[in-house]
Amino acid sequence: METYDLIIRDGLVVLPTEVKRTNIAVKDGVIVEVAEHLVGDAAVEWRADGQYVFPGMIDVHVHFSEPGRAHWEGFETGSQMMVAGGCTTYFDMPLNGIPSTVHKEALLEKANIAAQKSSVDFGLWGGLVPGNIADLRELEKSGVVGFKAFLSASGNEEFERVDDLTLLNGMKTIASLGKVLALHAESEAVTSWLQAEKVRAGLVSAKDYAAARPVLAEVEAVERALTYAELTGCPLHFVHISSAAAVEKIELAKKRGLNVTVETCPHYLLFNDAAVVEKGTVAKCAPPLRSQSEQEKLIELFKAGKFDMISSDHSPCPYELKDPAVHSFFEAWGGISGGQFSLLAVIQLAIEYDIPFFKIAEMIAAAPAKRFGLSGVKGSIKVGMDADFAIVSLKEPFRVTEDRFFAKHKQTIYNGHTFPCTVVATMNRGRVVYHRGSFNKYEGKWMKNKRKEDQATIFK
Ligand SMILES: NC(=O)NC(NC(N)=O)C(=O)[O-]
Ligand SMILES: [Zn+2]
Ligand SMILES: [Zn+2]
Repeated sequence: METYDLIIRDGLVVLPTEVKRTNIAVKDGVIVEVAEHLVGDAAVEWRADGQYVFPGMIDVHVHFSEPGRAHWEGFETGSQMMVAGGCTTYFDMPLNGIPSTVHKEALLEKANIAAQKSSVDFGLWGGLVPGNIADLRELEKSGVVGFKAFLSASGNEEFERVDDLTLLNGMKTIASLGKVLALHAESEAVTSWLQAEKVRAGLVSAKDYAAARPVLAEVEAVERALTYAELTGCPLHFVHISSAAAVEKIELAKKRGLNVTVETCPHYLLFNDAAVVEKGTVAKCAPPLRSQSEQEKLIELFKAGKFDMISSDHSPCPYELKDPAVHSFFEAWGGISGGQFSLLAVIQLAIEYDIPFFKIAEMIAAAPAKRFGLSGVKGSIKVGMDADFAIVSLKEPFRVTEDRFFAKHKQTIYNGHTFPCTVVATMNRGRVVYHRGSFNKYEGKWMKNKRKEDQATIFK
């Protein structure tokens, strides 16, 4: 009789094109059988009756700020928070830590720290900033998942936004390396011009902040980036897109053959500008939370499958940096802290809008794996893939409270929110890293992006 390391029995397994009650067997961290009749023993027999087994989330967008600002989050608390939310691989952004991840030494230093502290597998982004084009090749060779640049000020003095020439040259180089460039797309000219006008007039409320970062600022930046991508052949990925008009531009570009993908974040789908009025700076982000009607349009696009993937953009900070007694809304740190809740949020939306779970699984796991060079290794529940699972119960709602949020700082827009589901357990390469509020120490592995052919193909 066959002996396995782990068998998950009788779960409702979210497979690539259907949900099916079946069993999964794991050996040496890899899925070796998915079968309705599975005979054999295992060191761990896990009963998942009535629970859903999702592929572990691959969250391509978090900021853990280590080294340099580990007091903002760090890999230890950051990764624990992610596994508590069913994430089995996250990609850390190249900014908010010191140094920024813009050369090989910074990348290797970060990788070394993460390998010691991360509870779960991870990938690392490299940055594109003015002056580092000569470093991109070494970053690529060392295994970055892709490159990231800001078209508007990042809010972080160690990570400069790209000027147009850097962007063109950077895109040309990144295209030649067969990699993807991720962009924070808001127009610097438009946002800084509008912000200066507001500040000069003493108008610094949450509403003024939103007015200084309008949908048009996003659309202008997206259009310019698409034009440059057409000129250079560079594959693009737009992070945290917050408007229907920007998605429309991206859709048109896809139709004319450009290699481009788009993500949005759960906060743009679950909340709108009313949350900023109600909750204050904890709900401040860039681009800002939009009007209710824009939110409704984004949900329609989400339902229609127009977002290739969903990421958290977990961007935490110590509370002092958002303290309204100290900082105006413009000055407060921008970023939503909520990496733990992305999978729960999309499952909530799937339930509310009747979206099949396998489509959700594609957005949170299969598509990010395919886009960033991990296909064939991670991203779906199939024989031969890493045994990365999020076990979810729809019978237990989850109310967010400070003691159930595992980020370093407990302030979050999600505080008090109740999800209709709970992450019961998370498994990374067959090991239980999280189970009902407790963690098992486990060394996450650096997932290097080696599969150039993934990025070279047009995505959809
Ligand atoms: N420096 C940041 O972490 N910025 C982040 N901040 C947000 N989204 O408000 C981001 O992704 O742009
Ligand atoms: Zn951003
Ligand atoms: Zn971000």
